[in-house]
Amino acid sequence: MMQTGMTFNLQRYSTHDGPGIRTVVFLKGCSLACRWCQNPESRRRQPDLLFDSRLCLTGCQLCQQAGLCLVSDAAGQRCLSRCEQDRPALETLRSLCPSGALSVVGETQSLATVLAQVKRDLPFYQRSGGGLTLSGGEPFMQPEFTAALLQAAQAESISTAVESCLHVPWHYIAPALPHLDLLLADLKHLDAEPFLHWTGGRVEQVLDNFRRLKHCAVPLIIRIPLIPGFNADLATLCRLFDFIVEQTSAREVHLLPYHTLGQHKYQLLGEEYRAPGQPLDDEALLSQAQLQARARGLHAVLRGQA
Ligand SMILES: C[S@@+](CC[C@H](N)C(=O)[O-])C[C@H]1O[C@@H](n2cnc3c(N)ncnc32)[C@H](O)[C@@H]1O
Ligand code: SF4
Ligand code: SF4
Repeated sequence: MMQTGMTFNLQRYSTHDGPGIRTVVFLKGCSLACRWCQNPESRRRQPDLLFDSRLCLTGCQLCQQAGLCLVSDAAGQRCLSRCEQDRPALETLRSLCPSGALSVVGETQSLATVLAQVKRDLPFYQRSGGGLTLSGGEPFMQPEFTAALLQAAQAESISTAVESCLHVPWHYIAPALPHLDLLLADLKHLDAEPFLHWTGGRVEQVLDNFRRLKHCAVPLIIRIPLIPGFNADLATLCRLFDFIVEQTSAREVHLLPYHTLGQHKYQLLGEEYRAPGQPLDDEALLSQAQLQARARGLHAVLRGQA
């Protein structure tokens, strides 16, 4: 049977998602809804509709004729109706809008199609020590496709990596592990209440997966997004470092200061942004956190620098 997956982006020449030069394939669907997520269009497993009112040619009416309802928000700006019944099947809108104001994000692709795109940069991977990275969304939420794509890439001598929040059942992760050269996994918090409030998920599932991974051979790098009001304080970060040292196999940690680069996409989706309005701007905290991680024997990387 032909394997298919739901992707929403493919990014070539990335240098931030594992070693060397990489192609990042973004898979749609996530089991968390982090308030700060830079890719809110990745969360739903189905395609999403984005609307940019600044690009809309108001007189054209093509989308209304196809059955889409545009309404006015409190500021008088045109926006998508939140009512799903006011939307036609998204496939009818995919290439309808002449100005690019409407875009449909997410498409079903065969494994062969994705692999062919990844293979275009084989010479770069070989020279730089790079390869394929699966991100999202949450790659392990499409477990069969993820495992099969990693296996197919390795069969082409392409090194593989996955970026994951680990908020999935263990049996979604395990089949991919034999085909994985590097796992980049987020550790966001240790406590159930703030984790639930900020992400909508169950922290124990994540922590349990970290403990299980300790007995697996796959190399692990842990990433911590530093989010003001959630985990960006030294006491919380030190507890995370202690957990990493005591309960995981990772000895490298990447600190990711909160940014707001994805904020505008919430508006395009017609959703409210519920994370802080300003990026993290606390150099003292970042350098203290790096020192504390190092004091525990961790290789701590901040903005690509150890
Ligand atoms: C979009 S996620 C996709 C992979 C997976 N779902 C995860 O959370 O690890 C990729 C990385 O971006 C980070 N990230 C997402 N939003 C961010 C933000 N606003 N500021 C800093 N890092 C962010 C995540 O913590 C994660 O390490
Ligand atoms: S089809 Fe595009 S440009 Fe035309 S009204 Fe709809 S959103 Fe605006
Ligand atoms: S787990 Fe990753 S993709 Fe999912 S909502 Fe959080 S940051 Fe976004």
